[in-house]
Amino acid sequence: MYKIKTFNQISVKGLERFTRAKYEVGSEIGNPDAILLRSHKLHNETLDTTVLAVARAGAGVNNVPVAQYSEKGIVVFNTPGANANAVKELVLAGLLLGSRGIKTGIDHVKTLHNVTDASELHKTLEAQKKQFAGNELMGKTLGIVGLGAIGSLVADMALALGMKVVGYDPALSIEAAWRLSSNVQKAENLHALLARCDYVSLHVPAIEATHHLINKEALAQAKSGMTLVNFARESIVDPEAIVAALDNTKLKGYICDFPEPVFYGRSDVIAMPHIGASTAEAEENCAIMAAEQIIDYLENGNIKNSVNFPAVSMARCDGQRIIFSNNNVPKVLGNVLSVLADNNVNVIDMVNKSRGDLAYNILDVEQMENGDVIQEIANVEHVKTVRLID
Ligand SMILES: NC(=O)C1=CN([C@@H]2O[C@H](COP(=O)(O)OP(=O)(O)OC[C@H]3O[C@@H](n4cnc5c(N)ncnc54)[C@H](O)[C@@H]3O)[C@@H](O)[C@H]2O)C=CC1
Ligand SMILES: O=C(O)C(=O)COP(=O)(O)O
Repeated sequence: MYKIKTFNQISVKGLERFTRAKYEVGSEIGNPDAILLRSHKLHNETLDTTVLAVARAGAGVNNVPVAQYSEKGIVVFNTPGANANAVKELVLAGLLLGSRGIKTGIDHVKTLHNVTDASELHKTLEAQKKQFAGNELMGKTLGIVGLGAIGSLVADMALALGMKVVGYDPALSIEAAWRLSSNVQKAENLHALLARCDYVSLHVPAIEATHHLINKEALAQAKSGMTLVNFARESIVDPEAIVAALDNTKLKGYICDFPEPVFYGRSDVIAMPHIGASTAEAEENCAIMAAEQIIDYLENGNIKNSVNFPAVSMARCDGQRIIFSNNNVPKVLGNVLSVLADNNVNVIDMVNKSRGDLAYNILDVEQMENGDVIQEIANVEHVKTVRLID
């Protein structure tokens, strides 16, 4: 029986992937084999030594201490692209909220609740509506910072709306580059992008390199009257710099998924409660993908969509499967194979891959007689984790 501990509300569609015959799943489970979560922060959680894998049902893994888990050989998964459409659609709402008097207009209508005569209400609103006029998105320039799963969808959407699109992504993967429309113009750097865009939407991960990417210096380069949209993370912007840029009208508005106390009471900030991925569809997609990745890892040792381990998968043979992870240094695989040879264990198939400081191996072997072989592999220098899967 495998045990899965959950944090946050995980879609039932994903939880259903764990069959009752093989899995116990719940938020109160002790000594879990894997953790399944959304945005819950794991940095202050004491992790049971039994944990083999952590799956983030979502994109951002800044709530998981990935480096610390890598040291322990814990595989961390995310679900790339599974909630990208949900975020893209909310970015569209963000762009519209930033360009039209939607929020102020709706708020104004609410203030007229004591006008009970319909024709008087209509007359009043017709006279006042000029206060809520805006601009169209068509023909304006949208800058997209980060052109991954979400950024590329936002680019397609903006092009379909008749916007010009400029992108910046110094770490663009080849796969993401293939996905990207050739109509997206490339900015040489962030400042060049900010200088020419009417709207800028942020779609980068929260990592050290992107901390306060949008700061005082960056905003000083921005085109006057720019609207900034942030459905990425709070740490990407310096909130004080945002407030200063709004005050001196460099920024026209800031539309985001991450409220901060300094934004309270400002009509030029529209802040939502981190709901970019909160759609039934995205929650299902993420939960199903995360659950399937955990299952394939626990039952077969296969790794797909990990943020710290290489992608490794091998079809099952008859016999037993040994999986082990190790520091990516010479001789470890050779020493493990010697352990097997010394114990007369025949290897049927194997795969070995590395990523950064970590290496990961799947070995399919004929049925073993000696139950101590796994412990002997665990004792090999630089081996981090080892597991036998029947
Ligand atoms: N508001 C919400 O509910 C949600 C927020 N997010 C946030 O959006 C982020 C992006 O998500 P995805 O597009 O799915 O991830 P992704 O990994 O597909 O794309 C991120 C892109 O950012 C690029 N990038 C990295 N550093 C950069 C830098 N310094 N400058 C410019 N580009 C850089 C990467 O090369 C990559 O192409 C997530 O990490 C998460 O923080 C994601 C989903 C939901
Ligand atoms: O996928 C992401 O990075 C998100 O920010 C979504 O967070 P959530 O799963 O809605 O708590």
